[in-house]
Amino acid sequence: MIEASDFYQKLKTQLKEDKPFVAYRKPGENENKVKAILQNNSECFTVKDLKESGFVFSPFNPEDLSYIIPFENSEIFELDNNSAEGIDSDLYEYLSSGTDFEYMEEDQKLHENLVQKGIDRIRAGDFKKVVLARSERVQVYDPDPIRIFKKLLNKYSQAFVYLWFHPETGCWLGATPETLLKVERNRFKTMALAGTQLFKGTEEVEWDKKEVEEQLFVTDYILQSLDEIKDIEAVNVSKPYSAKAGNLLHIKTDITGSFSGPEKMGELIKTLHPTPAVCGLPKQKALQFILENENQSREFYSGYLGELNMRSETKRSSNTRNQENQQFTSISSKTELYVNLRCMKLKEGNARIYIGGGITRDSNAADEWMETVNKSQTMKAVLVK
Ligand SMILES: C=C(O[C@@H]1C=C(C(=O)O)C=C[C@H]1O)C(=O)O
Repeated sequence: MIEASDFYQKLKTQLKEDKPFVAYRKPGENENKVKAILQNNSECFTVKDLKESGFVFSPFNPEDLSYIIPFENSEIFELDNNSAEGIDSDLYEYLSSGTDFEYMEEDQKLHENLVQKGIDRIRAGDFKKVVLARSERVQVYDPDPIRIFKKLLNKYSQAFVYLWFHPETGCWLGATPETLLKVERNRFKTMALAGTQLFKGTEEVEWDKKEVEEQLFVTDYILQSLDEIKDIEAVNVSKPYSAKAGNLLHIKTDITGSFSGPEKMGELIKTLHPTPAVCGLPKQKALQFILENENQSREFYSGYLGELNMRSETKRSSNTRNQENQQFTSISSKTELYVNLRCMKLKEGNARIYIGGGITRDSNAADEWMETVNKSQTMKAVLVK
């Protein structure tokens, strides 16, 4: 088992040598492990057919290149017992201490105009939903990516927290609440996540019609897409419920099912990404609107990242009497992909934070601005002193 200081030293060396790596922790209590995948050369690997095996980093625009750190070209380290301290208490204080938004007047105007344009196009019948995003440059108090990563780990135990570096993409960090797809053997899991309000101490909250409808669009789209893929079976859908993510609450529906064989997975990923949680409905029209109208390129924000076709070994003990205590190992392939939200790109001592929100016909531009301000706190909370 590796010591924490050696673990982080390895990341530092990798950064200095300009070689690709990723460090991450999965959400949940049983996932108290920080993993690092360090590419052992400087080659640039990209994804061709999603049959590759490695850690992928995919952009929002499905036409753009997806990068991968292949497992076979890497060293993998795991750090145990990372202290996942309680989250959010100081974040909540930070939020209520009142932030000065005045300097963002220009940004606000720009974003509200964009949102209004989206609303107008929805009301004109061009599409039903579009997710519109902006980016914000934040001067960073301490620009060391490894220290920021540690802060994210401490703050957000329920998120997928990562630090990704690649010479072709630069340095990205995030703490995302959203799973794109998990696959193990022939079982898969995904989720519909949308609708946002500030967390004020309880998950027992009311949701207004606009948020409920916006989230339902996502669930319906996912179910319809699954329906269109041959050989997908036994789809289970949970009731929508409130789920906490940092200082926010979202509406979430869990969706699980199975398919005939692993070759379906690539098709499933391509159908799901980008979901209406980050793009809109119908997908192509919303995507086109985003690409033509947003005031920045999203790059990897609202793309996806995670383990693709990772071989995993499960040790099981046999209970048969005459084979007492016998263990056998079954090997399977696992995929675990997350949507790249609540993220930032670090560059020359500055962070660029990306934030967006879903727009429907009942949206209000000023409220949507506030929603992005609230969402930006997830990253800002680890950048301020
Ligand atoms: C687009 C973002 O988040 C997505 C949009 C949400 C919304 O519109 O309410 C909620 C959760 C995410 O699916 C983001 O965080 O930038």
